[in-house]
Amino acid sequence: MSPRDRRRDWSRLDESDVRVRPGRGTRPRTKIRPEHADAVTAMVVGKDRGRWTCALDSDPKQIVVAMRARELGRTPVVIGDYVDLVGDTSGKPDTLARIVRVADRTSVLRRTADDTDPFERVVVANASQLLIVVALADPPPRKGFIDRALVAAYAGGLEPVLCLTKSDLASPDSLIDAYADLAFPILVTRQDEEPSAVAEQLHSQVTALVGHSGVGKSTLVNKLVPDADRQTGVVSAVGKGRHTSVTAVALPLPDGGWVIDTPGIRSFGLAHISPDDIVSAFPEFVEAAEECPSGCGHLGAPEDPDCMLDTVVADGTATQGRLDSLRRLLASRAGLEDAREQPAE
Ligand SMILES: Nc1nc2c(ncn2[C@@H]2O[C@H](COP(=O)(O)OP(=O)(O)OP(=O)(O)O)[C@@H](O)[C@H]2O)c(=O)[nH]1
Ligand SMILES: [Zn+2]
Repeated sequence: MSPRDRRRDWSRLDESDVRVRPGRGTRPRTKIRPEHADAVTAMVVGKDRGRWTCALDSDPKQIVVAMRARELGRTPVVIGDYVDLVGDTSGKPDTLARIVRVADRTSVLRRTADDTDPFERVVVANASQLLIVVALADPPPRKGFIDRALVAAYAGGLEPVLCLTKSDLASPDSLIDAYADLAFPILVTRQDEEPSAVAEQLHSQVTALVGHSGVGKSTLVNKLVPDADRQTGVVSAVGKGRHTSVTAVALPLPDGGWVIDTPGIRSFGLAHISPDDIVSAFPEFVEAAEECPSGCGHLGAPEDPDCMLDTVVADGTATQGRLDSLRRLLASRAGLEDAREQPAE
């Protein structure tokens, strides 16, 4: 765990049904009951209409299908959650285990509420990385999408990785320059080459993957997980049938780790994120931010003329480019009200 993670209080991220409007309450955490001392731990890798597909000990070869135990109440169970299972955990056909507990989450990726759903939802729990897949052309890259994905990653506790696809069609140079100051990995791929740098980056990690339709996600995933289609089939077959394309699914990487595709995420749940949530992902600015006037948005003049973040650049601890990048992300969050009126990203 990085020092940044230790400093932050992830427990508050545990609640999935946060209302978009203020006035939220916290639900008590589910406690394990003594009679479940024999429970086994598993990772949720699929979810389909009341059935959760779970991998015992995160082992893709030990798949068990489970339902929620009544005692879970309304605690949400999402892809990537670590759960305790009781009952029949043999994984044999037509058996069903029960989920009795959901472990605290180390990270969360949320999608924005849509018309049919008044809540922001956690769609992926415990992913260590967010792979933001963007085509260099066809469709053209949009920085707005990248920036909002970055905010969602930093605020949710995931390390961002940018994957620029279709490099046979356009140069990655200007995008690489635009994000250089943020210092996260940027990987460049093209269909006619093996994505070995991506495979290396994802090895042994749990990585959530986001990107617009048509950017080449399936092309990439099929190379990383050679039997991805079959795996998706397995996950749906052990559910109640038809695979629903709106839910996330975790696919096991051949040499360890998981990649979680998120077709349901059209835009990110940023409504609950504060400026300080974003700043906390930039360690060199955290101390100065504490000196800011209360309610500072850290955008600098004219919005926040007394913001202290500029002092970090003035004393040479950070570069102007780094502050500019941080402020661009803060601005993309601040523009949220307008962004939400736009058609889904
Ligand atoms: N030129 C070029 N085309 C690519 C590359 N990667 C994928 N494509 C093409 O782009 C189109 C979309 O690729 P997909 O992998 O289906 O994209 P996707 O992001 O999974 O899209 P959805 O399935 O709609 O979510 C296909 O016609 C691919 O053949 C690439 O590196 N270069
Ligand atoms: Zn400030």
